Amino acid sequence: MAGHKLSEAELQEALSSLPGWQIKEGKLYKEYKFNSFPTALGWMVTVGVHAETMGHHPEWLNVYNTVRVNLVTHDIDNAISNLDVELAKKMEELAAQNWK
Ligand SMILES: C[C@H](O)[C@H](O)[C@H]1CNC2=NC(N)=NC(=O)C2=N1
Repeated sequence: MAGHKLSEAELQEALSSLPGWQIKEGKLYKEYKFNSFPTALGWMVTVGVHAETMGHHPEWLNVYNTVRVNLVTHDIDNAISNLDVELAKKMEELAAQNWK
């Protein structure tokens, strides 16, 4: 499922409900800081299981307790899609639940 490219208005609306997220180099970006490496890794595993069920996967970099996330949709020419927003919302929900 490719999702659809968001209009500028849709993107701004999505950003208003995603605290700490921004557009950086054309990607939906956030830096998460967790309490510890195991906490960061646990969140990544849970997010990863969800990403796999969505068929939509993050670009991310983990260094100790920091995870930098970049979301973009490769299937539609690296545009930001509704699927990137859906995944970002899931990341927020999971970070708020257990690991902050
Ligand atoms: C066939 C498979 O579902 C696609 O290649 C999916 C996999 N995961 C993906 N993840 C992301 N971020 N963008 C995609 O376009 C994408 N495509």
